[in-house]
Amino acid sequence: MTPAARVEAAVALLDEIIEAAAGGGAAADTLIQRYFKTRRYAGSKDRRAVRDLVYGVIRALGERPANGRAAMIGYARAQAPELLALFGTDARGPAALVEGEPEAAPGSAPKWLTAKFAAEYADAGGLLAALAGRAPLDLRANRLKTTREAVLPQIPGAVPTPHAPDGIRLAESVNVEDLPVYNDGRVEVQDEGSQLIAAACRARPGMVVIDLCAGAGGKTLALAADMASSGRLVACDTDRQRLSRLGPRAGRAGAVIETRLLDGGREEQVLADLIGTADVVLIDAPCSGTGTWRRNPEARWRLTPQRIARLTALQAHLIDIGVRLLRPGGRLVYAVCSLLPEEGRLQADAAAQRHPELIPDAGGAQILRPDREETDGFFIAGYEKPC
Ligand SMILES: C[S@@+](CC[C@H](N)C(=O)[O-])C[C@H]1O[C@@H](n2cnc3c(N)ncnc32)[C@H](O)[C@@H]1O
Repeated sequence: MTPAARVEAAVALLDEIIEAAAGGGAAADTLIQRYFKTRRYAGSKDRRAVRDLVYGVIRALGERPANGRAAMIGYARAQAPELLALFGTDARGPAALVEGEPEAAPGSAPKWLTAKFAAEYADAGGLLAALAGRAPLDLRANRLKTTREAVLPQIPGAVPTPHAPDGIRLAESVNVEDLPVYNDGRVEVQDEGSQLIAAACRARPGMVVIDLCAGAGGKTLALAADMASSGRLVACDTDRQRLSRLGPRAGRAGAVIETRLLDGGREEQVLADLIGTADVVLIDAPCSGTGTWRRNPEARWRLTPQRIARLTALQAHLIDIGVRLLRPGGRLVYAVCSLLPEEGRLQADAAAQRHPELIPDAGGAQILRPDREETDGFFIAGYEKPC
């Protein structure tokens, strides 16, 4: 593909991504994969160049643009003026620029969201800039099979992550799927922040541990390692497909995990026998994902105030279930990969009002930030239920 044809391909993809963001369609990654499946003429270098360009444009623009062309022109004007010279030069490239045509404005997030961040964080600018950046790829050494010290020398250029004891940060050039230590389950892909959430649960061998929103089990596997395969670990979710991915992952990791498929709104029907029994309940709640914009930058264009309201109601409902699952003396951890106060600080305040018996961790809730801890953005609150 010529450089101009790559720009035109990126414009076409941005059109699809913008439409999907407005209408609840597929994620950018899925759309990019589908696009190239039907365009076999694009080689691996073309695919990589177009993909990098598409993500560069998405990261640079805060508001959802009107269309792909306006997005590309706005991005090029702000960050890559050499691209403007390619307009109107090639039949397969973008048409020539027309004076006064629409262009998207650069920014880190939609205005209504930047206002929320500015009201909550004194240094919101740096935080939002970090959220618009790129995330490193982190691994967790699976203590059921190995140690970080043992696997580190087997991964070229990898270094320990600064905070989590089993965390490993990959060099950018390394493809994790090529690593034998990945393929035999000695390491799992997991952001350091997610590892810290699992660590905050303080799961230990012999305990009854419930992961109430386990998804495909990323944190469940970290909990299994802390439990050294002793005790009872129950992974729950309402999403059958996600939960079904946990079995094969657990097998590869050497972990023993029970799964329970929940019915949204009637979760306790399937959990009745576990009420009052758990030493640890993790609620890794569904959330807006504002802390993961580095990985899914187009998520900034999808979020609405209505979606946040629906999520905060669900989070409160799940906290209430989690409290009922605890035995006296048990520990509850509530976490979201969001930095919005309504899903973090204010949600925790409301939980304390509804459950005054809960004792919050002495240090208070933790907030992890990409510009400080170099993790995704997370809110993590831990509580003990008195005996
Ligand atoms: C943040 S994700 C969990 C990610 C997972 N813990 C991990 O480490 O990969 C939130 C999960 O909550 C699930 N969920 C949504 N509603 C739920 C409900 N009512 N009860 C339990 N899980 C629910 C979603 O299907 C989703 O998998």
